[in-house]
Parts: sequence; C-alpha cells; structure tokens
Amino acid sequence: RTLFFSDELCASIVRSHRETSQYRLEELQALTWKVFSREEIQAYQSKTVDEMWQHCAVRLTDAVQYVVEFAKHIPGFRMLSQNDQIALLKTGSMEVVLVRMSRFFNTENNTVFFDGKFAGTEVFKSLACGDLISAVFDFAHGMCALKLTEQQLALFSALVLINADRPSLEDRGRVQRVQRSVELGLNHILHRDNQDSLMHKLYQRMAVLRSLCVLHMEKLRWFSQRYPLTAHSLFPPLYKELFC
Ligand SMILES: CCS(=O)(=O)c1ccc(CC(=O)Nc2nc(-c3ccccc3)c(C(=O)c3ccccc3CC(C)C)s2)cc1
Repeated sequence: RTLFFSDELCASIVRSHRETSQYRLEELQALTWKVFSREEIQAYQSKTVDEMWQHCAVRLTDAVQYVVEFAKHIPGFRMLSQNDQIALLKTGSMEVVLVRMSRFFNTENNTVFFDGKFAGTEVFKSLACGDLISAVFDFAHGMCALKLTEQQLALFSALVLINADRPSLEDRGRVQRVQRSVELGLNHILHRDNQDSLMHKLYQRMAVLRSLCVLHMEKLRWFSQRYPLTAHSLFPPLYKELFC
C-alpha cells in the first residue's frame, strides 16, 4: 500500500524525534554558557590525534545510536527491507546527527555541545582535521539561521534519512514512496507555519550535508590508514559498521 501524507505520519515522526533526542532543548539551554576552562582546553589539545579521534568517535557513536532508534520508529522506514534500512542508515545517520547537533550550537560564542559543556573549534585541534571541524561549525551556523521548530526539524531529519538516491538500495521505488510521503508531510508543516520559502533552503542544506559527510569519510579514511590499530580495534563497533 502506498503511504500518502497524513497527519498521523507527521505526528509519529515528531513523536519519534522527541522520544529519541539524547538531550531536550530546555536541558541544554540551561547549559549554554557552561564553557571549558583554559586547563580543560589544554587537556583536550594535549591529547594525541588517535586519543582525540577515539574520544570523539565514542560520542558520535552514542549520538548515532539515537538516530537509529529515531529511524526505527518511523512507520515508513520499518516497512523497508532490512538491507535498505541499513543502506539508508549507513549514509544518512551521520547527516541526521549533524542536523540534530546544530540544535545545540551557540552562535553567540561559536561553540557546540561536546562532553557536557560547550566547546569552540580550538577544543578539537588535536583531531588534525580543521577543515572538517570548521565545515561542521559553518553548517551548524547555517542550520541555526533557519530557526527550525522541533516539528520542522523532525520532518527534515526524516527526509534526510529516507532518501531514494542513496547507493545500493534494493527497492528504490518503495523508498521513493516513503520519501514522497515525508516530503508531503514537511511541505504541509511548512505551509501550516506559513514558511513555504524554507523548503528550498532545506534542500540546499541537504546538499551541504552530503559534502560534509564526504569530508568526514575522507578524514576517517586518512585516520584509519595512519592509525589502523585504533580504527580497527578501538573504534566502537557501530561506528566501524556505519562509517568504515
Ligand atoms: C546529536 C544528538 S544531540 O542530542 O543533539 C547531541 C548529543 C550529544 C552531544 C555531545 C556530542 O557528542 N558532541 C559532539 N560534537 C562533535 C563535534 C566535533 C567537531 C565539531 C563539531 C561537533 C562530535 C564529533 O565527534 C564530531 C561531530 C561531527 C563531525 C566530526 C566529529 C569528530 C569526528 C572527527 C570524530 S561529538 C551533542 C548533541
């Protein structure tokens, strides 16, 4: 049966987003001005490249787990074959993490929520991937500028994930139908909020997301060639399964 846009589809995506957000907005708004001290920044900067990558990979994997839960609660996603669900998560989970992370980005002092406080780019210096870090920060700035509501963000996250153009899909037609119903849902929400103009801006954000994740994969390939032991034995299994 084809999935048409429906109120309950939107409601289930918004509910799933809410139930699988690691941190609620109000929780983190209370923390916004908790930044790292000079000593704490020094401690991060004196970590070796592989220590810092490992440290981040653990947090990133944590965030990805919640995105997997989010996906599993989307009616149209559950309908897809196991292989197609994995294929969509392999390429889409990092993108959804980046969209979600931008909710906890403080544009006033250019900091992102990391390890319990808000970190500037200097905290990530020992990752030795400054271009990726500044691209992630720029993306977060761009997302904040759109001032999406949680409902708009939920539908946008579902659309980022359910993308029929992803590689190696078995039943592209079925993914297209689910994607179409999520698109109709997002259109409906934006129209109801009198923000139809946001739609094309969101498609532009999706294009930036894709390039960001290509950059992340390139850095990851560089890292795992340089530190094969860390990448193959110390990275969390889900991180390896999805990104390596
Ligand atoms: C995502 C769900 S959430 O509830 O919003 C949430 C849940 C949990 C947190 C806390 C958290 O884990 N923040 C992290 N921040 C960054 C980060 C790092 C560099 C710049 C910008 C943010 C993490 C990363 O490891 C990361 C993320 C994107 C690209 C690259 C990396 C590093 C790679 C090279 C391993 S983890 C924040 C927000």
